[in-house]
Amino acid sequence: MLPDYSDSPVLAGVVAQGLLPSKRDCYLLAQTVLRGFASWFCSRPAWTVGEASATLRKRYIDIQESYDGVAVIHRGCIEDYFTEGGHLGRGGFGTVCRVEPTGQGLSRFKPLSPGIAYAMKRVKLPNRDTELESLSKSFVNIPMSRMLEFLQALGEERATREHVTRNLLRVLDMPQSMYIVMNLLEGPTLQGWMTAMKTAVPERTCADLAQQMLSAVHYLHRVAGAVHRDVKPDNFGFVRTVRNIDQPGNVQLFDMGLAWVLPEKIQESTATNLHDVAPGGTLRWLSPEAWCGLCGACSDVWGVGLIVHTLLVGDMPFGLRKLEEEVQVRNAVFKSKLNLSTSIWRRVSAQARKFVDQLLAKDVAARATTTAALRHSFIREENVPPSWSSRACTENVPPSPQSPKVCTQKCGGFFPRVGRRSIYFHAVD
Ligand SMILES: Nc1ncnc2c1ncn2[C@@H]1O[C@H](COP(=O)(O)OP(=O)(O)OP(=O)(O)O)[C@@H](O)[C@H]1O
Repeated sequence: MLPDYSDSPVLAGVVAQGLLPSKRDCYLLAQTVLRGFASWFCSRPAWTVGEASATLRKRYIDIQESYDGVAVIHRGCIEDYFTEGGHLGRGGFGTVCRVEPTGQGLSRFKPLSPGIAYAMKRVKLPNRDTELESLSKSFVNIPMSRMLEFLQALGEERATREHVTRNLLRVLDMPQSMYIVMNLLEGPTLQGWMTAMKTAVPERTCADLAQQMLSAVHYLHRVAGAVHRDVKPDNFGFVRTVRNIDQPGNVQLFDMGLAWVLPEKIQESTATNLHDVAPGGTLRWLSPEAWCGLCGACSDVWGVGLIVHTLLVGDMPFGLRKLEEEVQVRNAVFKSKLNLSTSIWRRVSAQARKFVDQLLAKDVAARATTTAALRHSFIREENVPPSWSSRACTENVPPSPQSPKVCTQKCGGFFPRVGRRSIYFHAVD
C-alpha cells in the first residue's frame, strides 16, 4: 500500500484555500510524492513477510500432520490450553513462564501429561527475512525430514538423560507467536549458581559438570544434527534446586534459539568441519572460527572449554572477563595465549589442565571432539582428585562490574557474571 500523503502541508494548504496550485506548489507537491514513493520503495522489504519467513510458517503447518510435537492454533487462544503459574525468566528472544495444561490442553496436545508443570517460552515469529537470518534460517534451508528429525530428537525422553532440556511441544499461534513447551528446570542456571558461589568448585564437581555439558552438546550434534552456537553458563540450568556443592545434581542445556540445523547429522569424521552460517552468539563466548562467520561442532566444544576454565579457576581465559568492546574481545581470542601455568593453575591437577588445553585449542583440527573429550581421563571419576581446585584464590577474582548486586552484596561471588545476552552481530573479516 502506498503511503497517504493527503496531509502533506503543501497539498493541504492548496486544497484548504480552494486555489489553483502555483508552479512552485506543483513542484513541491511532485517532490513530496516522489520522495514518498522512493522511501516506500526502499523500505518495502521491511513491510512484507519475506519469503523465508513464510516458508518457515508453512513448514510448521505441514509438519503438524506428521508429528504430535508441533501444533498450530489461531488468534491467541493459548490461554484456553495452558494456565500460567509465574514468570521464570526473560531473554533477548522471549519470555519464559511456568504453566500447567488445562483439560482442553491435555486433550489437544498429546505429548503433555496431567499434573505436571512445564516451562513455556514465547517467541515472536520472525516477520522479516532479515530477522530469520540469525534465528532459524537453517530450518528453511534444510530438507523437511531433517527439520523433523531435529524436533523429534529434542522431544525424546532420551534428550533429558543426555542433559538436553526436552522440548515437548511447539505451538504456533498464528500469525505472531510461537510457544515452546519444555520440561521445567527447577534449579538455578549454571551462571546463577556460579555467581552465588562463595568458593571454588571441587575439581571432581567440575569434571561431573563437564561430562554433563559435553553429553548435551554431543547429543545435539550426533542425534539432533545441530550446532547450538550459544554455549554459555546462562544456557545450562539445574533440574532441581542445588543443595550440595560436591554433588550439585543434573544440569541441562536449553535455549535452542540460535541452534543451526545441519543437512547431515555430525559424525566423528565430520566433527571438525566448519559451516558457513549467519553470525550469532554471545560476545565473550564466541569461538575463534565464529568470528570468521564459521561454525561447527567444535565451536560448541570451545564454549564448554570456556565454562570449565571458569569453573576451575573462577575466571575466563584470555582476559575476556574484563573486555567490553567487540574489537577487544576479538583481539583477545585471536592474539592472547592460553596460560595454564599461573599460580592459580598450579593448584589444579595436570589432567584438568590438559583437558582445558584440548578444549580451548584455537585450531579446530587440534581441538578435542566431544567423543575424545568424554573419554578424557579428567572426566573419568576415578582420576579426578576430590580436592578443592583452587580454594584460596577468591581474592584474585574482583567482582564483576556487570553484576555488583550478586557479587558484592550477597557473598563476594567467586565467579564473574559476564556477557549474558545472546546477540546477532556482524563478524569482522
Ligand atoms: N525449561 C526451563 N525451565 C525453567 N526456566 C527456564 C527454562 N527455559 C528458560 N528458562 C528461564 O528463562 C530465561 C530465558 O530463557 P532463554 O535463555 O531461553 O531466552 P532467550 O531469549 O533465548 O535468552 P538469551 O538472550 O540469553 O539467549 C532463562 O535464563 C531461564 O532463567
